[in-house]
Amino acid sequence: MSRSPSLPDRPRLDLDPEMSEAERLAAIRQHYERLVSVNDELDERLSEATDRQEELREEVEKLKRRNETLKTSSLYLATVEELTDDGVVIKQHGNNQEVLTEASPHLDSELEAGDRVAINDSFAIQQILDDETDSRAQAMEIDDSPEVAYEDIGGIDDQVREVREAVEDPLKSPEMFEEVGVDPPSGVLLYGPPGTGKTMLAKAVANETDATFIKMAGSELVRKFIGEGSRLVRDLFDLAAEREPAVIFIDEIDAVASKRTDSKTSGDAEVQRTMMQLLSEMDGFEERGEVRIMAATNRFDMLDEAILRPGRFDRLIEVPKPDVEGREHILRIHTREMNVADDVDFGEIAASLEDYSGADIAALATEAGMFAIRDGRTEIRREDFDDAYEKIEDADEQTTIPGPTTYQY
Ligand SMILES: Nc1ncnc2c1ncn2[C@@H]1O[C@H](COP(=O)(O)OP(=O)(O)OP(=O)(O)O)[C@@H](O)[C@H]1O
Repeated sequence: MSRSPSLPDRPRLDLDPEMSEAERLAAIRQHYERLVSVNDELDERLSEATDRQEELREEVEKLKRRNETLKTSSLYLATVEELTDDGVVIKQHGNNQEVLTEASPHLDSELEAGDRVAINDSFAIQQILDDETDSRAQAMEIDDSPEVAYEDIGGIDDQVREVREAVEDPLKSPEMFEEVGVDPPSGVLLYGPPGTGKTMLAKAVANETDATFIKMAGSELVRKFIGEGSRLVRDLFDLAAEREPAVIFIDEIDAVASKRTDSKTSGDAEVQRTMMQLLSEMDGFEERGEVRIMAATNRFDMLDEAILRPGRFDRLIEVPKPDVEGREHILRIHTREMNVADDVDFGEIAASLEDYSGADIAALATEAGMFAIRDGRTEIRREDFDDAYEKIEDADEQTTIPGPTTYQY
């Protein structure tokens, strides 16, 4: 705020007793003229201040009115798609219509593509919603461009091919399916032990198709309050429709889609409601555009068959632990960026890793690197892999950190 200029000095009247009558009169007259001029100056300042006060009052009134309109009129939700020279392209939630619009001047510099915003009746952007406002973001992991590529996944080539056929092809060339006259699978269920690359597969296919990856853990859907779980399911599908093309990935789907138990506790009823909502979203799924749905479970045996019916999760892909060749491939992937001595025989190491999952092999590679660092070396040797193996096996016995997992499913 600028400071106002200092006030004029107060004029002083100096009368010398030596002065003649005429001189005194002249001095008094001069003093009077100075007083008048200071007075004029002060008057002018006062009138300027009054004008400014009036201006500020008008501004306050304007802001108050705007605030009232913001508070009373309903605003609609939209997502910023693109900032162009001609304005801001937004996509409305609900009807998915794209609109070219503008933002209030005070928001202009802050807007970014991907922001959730509130718009008024004439589509003008009124507010940027922060993540707190977006409660959905808290339960979901949203990744506009996941970094996993197919080359990062080892030992499950058949599964990669099947996922590409079932998810990537319908997203990339829907017209092929139309022309041939077959419906692409509605949902793809990946099942198998933990740490075998199910999440990686879903991320890689989203990456390949430039789709937004939206992950929700089934356990997140099991909520305390009635209706919360089914609301989240609705939100999940709405969000995917807003962000299409999108890949929805529900991990641990068994948490909401287990076989019905006989117990009639209210918690079970709530889980049932959440599952029913999931089924109804999947049944009305066709009109949702470029959205594919994938899910994963380690407990295939627990699943309620209702979710496996045609039109729901109708493509089942088993993702097992890797065989010896797969293990070698995964080991090579995870040591790609590491400085490994030339004489390390990955085939031999892989042969000793019976029952290791991809995640176990990733942990082994990192651990081997740590042993080299602890030894003050920058090159990883065979002995580091042996030490890492021993450490993981020991830990597995004591179950302090998860080692290779033997899993029944
Ligand atoms: N087939 C694989 N190829 C390469 N790395 C793998 C593979 N499987 C697992 N990994 C490694 O293990 C990590 C965890 O894998 P991922 O999350 O995909 O497993 P998941 O099958 O989804 O496990 P969960 O059932 O526990 O969710 C990956 O980030 C990767 O480092």
